[in-house]
Amino acid sequence: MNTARGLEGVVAATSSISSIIDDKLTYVGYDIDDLAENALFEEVVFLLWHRRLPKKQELEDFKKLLAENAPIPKELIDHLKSYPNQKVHPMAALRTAVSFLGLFDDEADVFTKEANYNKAVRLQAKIPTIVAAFSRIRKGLEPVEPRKDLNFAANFLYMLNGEEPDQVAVEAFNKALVLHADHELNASTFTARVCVATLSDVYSGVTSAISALKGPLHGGANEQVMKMLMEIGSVENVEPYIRKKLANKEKIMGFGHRVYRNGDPRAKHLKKMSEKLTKLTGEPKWYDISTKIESIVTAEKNIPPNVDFYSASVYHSLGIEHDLFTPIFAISRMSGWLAHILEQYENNRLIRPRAEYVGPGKQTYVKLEDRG
Ligand SMILES: CC(=O)SCCNC(=O)CCNC(=O)[C@H](O)C(C)(C)COP(=O)(O)OP(=O)(O)OC[C@H]1O[C@@H](n2cnc3c(N)ncnc32)[C@H](O)[C@@H]1OP(=O)(O)O
Ligand SMILES: O=C([O-])CC(=O)C(=O)O
Repeated sequence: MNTARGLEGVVAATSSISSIIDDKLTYVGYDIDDLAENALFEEVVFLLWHRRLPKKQELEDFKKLLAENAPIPKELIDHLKSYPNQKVHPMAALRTAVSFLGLFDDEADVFTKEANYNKAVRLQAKIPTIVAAFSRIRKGLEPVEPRKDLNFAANFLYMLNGEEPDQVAVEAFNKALVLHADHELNASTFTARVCVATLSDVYSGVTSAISALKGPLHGGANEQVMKMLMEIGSVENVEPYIRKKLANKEKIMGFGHRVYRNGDPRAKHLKKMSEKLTKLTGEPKWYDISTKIESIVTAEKNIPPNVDFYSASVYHSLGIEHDLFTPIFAISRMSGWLAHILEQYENNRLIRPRAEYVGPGKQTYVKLEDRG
């Protein structure tokens, strides 16, 4: 049997959503660099779900559809209030809340194309409301109702802080959402596809995906990057801290990638944003510490930063709590998960690989009373 550890290099599906070829990332054929510079997140969600860019009126209608679907049921708010909030990680809260939300969807187990699309709209629209509500509830504050006149990025920041964000913050957050929206068969997307390929429902698919994103080798890395930056604390401390980690063969969070070997094309955008935002907030040290880490890790190991590395100092500069970094990734990646779930349903076959057995050979069963 051929085994590829961690399924490295294995092509496990065909997809027309996003591609990584020669270290270039495209969504439906559009270069990520063009989308990052120009597109609204809602436009990218439409692109991923419809495989074409929306026309002007279509985008307006789609933005309206998402905004109208943003409120969450009162039962879910009460449910979030019932968590022992100070102890619960927001990704665990999100995983539970999204699953809980499915209980209130009359179409949860309706499998028509239309019902599945409607669920996708509801999930994409409501995920920022859930993350923001949880963040406020755990601080003893009431959730802020979503507004219909704000775009997706602005609405999330508004619901989080209770005040309208400035244009710089909205543009930066929108760009971060665009950059994280989809990434071919990454671990969480693959998880979603495996789940729904059993013909399980959309809510089950995204709940599984959130669970996979949570781990620090995947989406959970962005929170760990910020933890590392805080531990380092100053540019002078970078050298001893990183060299010690490398000497101990520890991984540096936010570096390395299974597919990109010569660099993640998303990282340069986040690096630029990090430089700008850390200066604007009067805390350039987070950018300076980050670039110093990058210079050591690339010189010593030739491993470049991934999407999670500079996103940490970007989100920190936007005043976002560090344990919300991965839920924010989930808000964006929800669009990709849903695109892949809908694509999987379109041309479904159960996903069931094989394992090469490496355990003991034939054994003789010994009755319990004779085992000593
Ligand atoms: C959105 C995302 O999911 S992006 C990835 C986010 N995850 C992280 O940032 C966590 C840190 N990075 C990693 O753990 C890895 O690079 C992964 C999980 C992303 C990719 O892993 P793999 O493709 O399995 O690479 P693997 O772990 O085999 O690494 C290959 C070699 O590079 C080294 N390496 C890889 N990443 C790192 C790192 N971040 N720091 C130090 N060394 C590293 C490994 O130790 C290994 O070295 P060796 O051959 O001497 O044993
Ligand atoms: O593709 C991967 O393995 C991880 C990643 O960068 C992402 O999910 O954005």
